[in-house]
Amino acid sequence: MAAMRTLHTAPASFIVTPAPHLVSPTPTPRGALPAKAPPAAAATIQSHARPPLSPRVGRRRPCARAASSGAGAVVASVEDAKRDVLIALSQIIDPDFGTDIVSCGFIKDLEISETLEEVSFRVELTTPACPVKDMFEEKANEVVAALPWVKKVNVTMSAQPAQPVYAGDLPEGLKKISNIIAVSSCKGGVGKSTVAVNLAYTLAGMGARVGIFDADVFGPSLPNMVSPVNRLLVVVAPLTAAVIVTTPQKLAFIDVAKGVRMFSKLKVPCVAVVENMCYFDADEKRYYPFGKGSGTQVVQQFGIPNLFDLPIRPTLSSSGDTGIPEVVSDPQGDVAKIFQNLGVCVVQQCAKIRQQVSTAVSYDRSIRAIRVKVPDSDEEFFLHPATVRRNDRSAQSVDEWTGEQKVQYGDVPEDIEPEEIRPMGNYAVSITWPDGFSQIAPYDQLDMLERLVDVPLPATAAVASS
Ligand SMILES: Nc1ncnc2c1ncn2[C@@H]1O[C@H](COP(=O)(O)OP(=O)(O)OP(=O)(O)O)[C@@H](O)[C@H]1O
Repeated sequence: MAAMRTLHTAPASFIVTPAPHLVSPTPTPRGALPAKAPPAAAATIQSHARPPLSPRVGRRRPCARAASSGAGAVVASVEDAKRDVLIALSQIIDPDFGTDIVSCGFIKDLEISETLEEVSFRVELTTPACPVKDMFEEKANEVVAALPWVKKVNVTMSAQPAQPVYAGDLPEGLKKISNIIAVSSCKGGVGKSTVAVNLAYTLAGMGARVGIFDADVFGPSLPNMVSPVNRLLVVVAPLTAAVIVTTPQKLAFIDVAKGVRMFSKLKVPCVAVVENMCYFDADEKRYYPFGKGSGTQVVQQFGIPNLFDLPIRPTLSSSGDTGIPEVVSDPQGDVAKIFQNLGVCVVQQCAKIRQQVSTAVSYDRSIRAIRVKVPDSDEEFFLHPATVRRNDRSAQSVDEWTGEQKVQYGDVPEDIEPEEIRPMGNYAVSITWPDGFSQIAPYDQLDMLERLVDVPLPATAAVASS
C-alpha cells in the first residue's frame, strides 16, 4: 500500500513536494503569475577581458587589428570575428558559478554574417528560471555591440533541456526533471502545502516548468490500518534540495531539527528556511503572536543560509480554499515578493548544487587518478582507480550474507581505468568500468579509501566526469 499520491507531474524543471496534503495547481495564464522582483544577484562584467577556453585565443584586445577609429572598423575574417565576440562575452560573469559565461559553455550557435558586420548567437542557461537571464541578455547585447566592426547583434536566450543529475534508473516521469525540491517540516499544519504551492507557481512564473507531488514521508497511517503484505513502496525521487517550513514556536524547532537531520543523513542540502505565520500588522504595529526565533535557531544551529519570514495573512489561508494561490491573486503583494525571493534562492542553490555534484568526482587521465572534490571547500584528494574498484561493496563483489569477498585483489588489474563517472544525486557516483561493471560508489565510502599522496599536479583538466 502506497502512502504516496502523485497529483500532477509533467516534464518539468522542478518538482516541489509538500507533505502530506493534496494540492493540485490549476494551470494559470502566464500573465497572471507574479511580477518579477529585482534579482537577488546580478551578472557582473569583469573589468578586463578574459580569454575563453579555446587555447587558440590570446589576451589581445578585441579587434586590435581593426581600424583604430572604431566607427566603420572592419575585421579580417569570420574566425577573427568569432574570437572577438567570445573575448567580449567572456567579460560577463555568472554570479552563481563565479565564472564567465563563455567558460560556462553558455554560448551556442555563434554565427557571423558574410559581410562581417552582423553577429548571432544563443545564450543557453542551465535553467529557464535563471533569475539573471534578462541581465545576461542585456549585457551580451551590450558587450558585443561595443565591438567596433559590429553593426547588428541577434541574441537568443534559451535553457538546457531538463535533465536529472542522476545516473541511475528513474521512472519515466522523472527522466526529464532537473530538480526535485522537498518542502518539509516534520510537523503538521505549519504551512508546507501553502509554501509548496506558492513556491511552485512562483518558479513557474520565473520560467520553469513545475509539477507538484504530495508525499507523506513521516506519518503514513494507511499501512497500519490495513496491514498490507508489502508495507513499503520504494520509489520516485533523488531530491536536489529541501526547503524547511517552521513556525516561530520553540516546540516547532524540535520537529524541524528532526527533519533537517534526516535530510542531512540523506545528503539532501537544506537550502532555505521559511518561518511561517511569523507576524501580522494591525493598527500600524507589527505583532508576533507566537514569539520570535525558531527559524533563526534553525539557521544558526544547522547553518542553513537563507531565512524567509512569512506573515499571517487571512488571504493566504483563503487562497487555499479558492484554488488560486496568493502569488497569483496578488502578484505585486508582499507575500508574492517573499516567494519571489525564495524562488530566486531555490533556483540559485539548485544550480550550485548541480554544478558541485556534476564535478565532484572525475577521472584525470593525465595522472591516472580519480579526483574527489570535497563539498563546500577547495580541498580535493586523489584515489587509485584499482583501489576504488577493489573496494566495491555491492553483492557482485561481496557476499551479502557471509561478507566473503567475491572479487579478489588480483581480479582487478592494477592499471584499470574508469570509462565513465556520473553523479547519482547528492550522495554517490556511478562508475562504469571497461568490463561493463557499473559500480555505485557513495561519497562516504570514497572518503574512507586509501588516498594517493604526492600526486603531480595534472597537466590538463579532468575529462571523464559528465
Ligand atoms: N501564513 C499564513 N497565514 C494564514 N494562514 C496560513 C498561513 N500559512 C498557512 N495557513 C493556513 O494554515 C493551515 C495549514 O496550512 P497547510 O495546510 O499549508 O499546512 P501543512 O503543513 O501542509 O499541513 P499538514 O501537515 O496538515 O499537511 C491552512 O488552513 C492554511 O491555509
